[in-house]
Amino acid sequence: MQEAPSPRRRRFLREVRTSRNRLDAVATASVSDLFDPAEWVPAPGAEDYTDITAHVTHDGGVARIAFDRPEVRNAFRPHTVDELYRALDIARQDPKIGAVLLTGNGPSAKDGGWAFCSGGDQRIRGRDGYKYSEDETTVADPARAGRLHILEVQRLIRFMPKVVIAVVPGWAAGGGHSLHVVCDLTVASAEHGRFKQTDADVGSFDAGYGSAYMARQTGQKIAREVFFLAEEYSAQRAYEMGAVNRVVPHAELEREALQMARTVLTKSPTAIRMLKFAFNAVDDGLVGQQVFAGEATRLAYGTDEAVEGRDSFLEKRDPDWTSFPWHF
Ligand SMILES: CC(C)(COP(=O)(O)OP(=O)(O)OC[C@H]1O[C@@H](n2cnc3c(N)ncnc32)[C@H](O)[C@@H]1OP(=O)(O)O)[C@@H](O)C(=O)NCCC(=O)NCCSC(=O)CCC(=O)c1ccccc1C(=O)O
Repeated sequence: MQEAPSPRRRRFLREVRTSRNRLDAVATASVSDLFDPAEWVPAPGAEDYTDITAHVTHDGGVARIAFDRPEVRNAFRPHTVDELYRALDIARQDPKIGAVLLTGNGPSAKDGGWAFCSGGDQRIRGRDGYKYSEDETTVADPARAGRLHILEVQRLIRFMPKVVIAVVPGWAAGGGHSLHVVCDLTVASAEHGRFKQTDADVGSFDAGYGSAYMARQTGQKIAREVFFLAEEYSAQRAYEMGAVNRVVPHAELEREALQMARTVLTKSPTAIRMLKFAFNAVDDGLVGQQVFAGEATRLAYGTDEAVEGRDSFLEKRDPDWTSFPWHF
């Protein structure tokens, strides 16, 4: 069963429906108390999303993608993950975008609580993964029946050649905690940012980036404590652990995150891309090497030396490497 839209969502849809210009309404509708409508316009396809919101800055350089299920602490269901993947992939392929803010809208109309994301929606978890609702035709396509494809989103964040910043206005729990771990940077609300790795409480375990990569960030003892005890940590404590880059006043959170993203945009895109993949490579084995090497090859193709190699083949002659030194 498809769940009823939240009061905020109903208000948002009403604004969109009654507006003469649908895209303008999507742009100016306030999707979260921390959202500054003056900074953002809708991302391509944004009007179709139900579980997330997606925006880009006016200059097109930064994307803001947000979970939009505040009444369940921004838990994700398969449909949420589909939308999240699509929005991130659009950002990945947009040549103007250099940084992505990943956050959670809020607060909850029910109790005023804030969340980044509380992981998989436990109400629709089955024995083989998370279930689409009946009207999403799982019967017609049994391969889509039970999903754990948040891991595909993790890989997309990990391998997209852009800086992804987790903006944590409240709870980062379970699979939401793992998402913040896999993001390149994390900035958290001093008042409401809360971290709790609940996987083991609910019989789940992120045995990939969520745990092993967290241990890289914080050290083994702390990561094991976070997973084995599933206790609650403040933003300040997470900062002290080395899991968070900045703790800022709640009201400043998105402004600070956007400023960080804009600072990234002042850098060389190639340098940022190579750095991200270099940071990844040490933990990503042959896949990490492959991704880094692919970018190195792309750079090499731009040299006169590589052009000589290609041209010699096309001109059916031996290559002439004499003008290219053996650098040391
Ligand atoms: C996040 C909490 C600690 C917040 O606590 P609190 O502020 O007291 O709020 P609550 O009253 O508990 O919650 C308010 C409201 O939201 C509902 N809700 C919260 N979280 C969820 C959720 N995950 N699913 C469904 N509903 C949720 C809650 O029931 C309340 O509803 P009412 O109707 O008002 O009662 C706390 O809420 C909490 O602990 N939440 C659960 C966190 C959790 O255990 N998440 C799942 C972890 S497992 C997971 O995410 C797997 C994901 C995955 O796909 C995966 C699989 C394999 C490998 C890796 C992963 C991965 O982790 O990525």
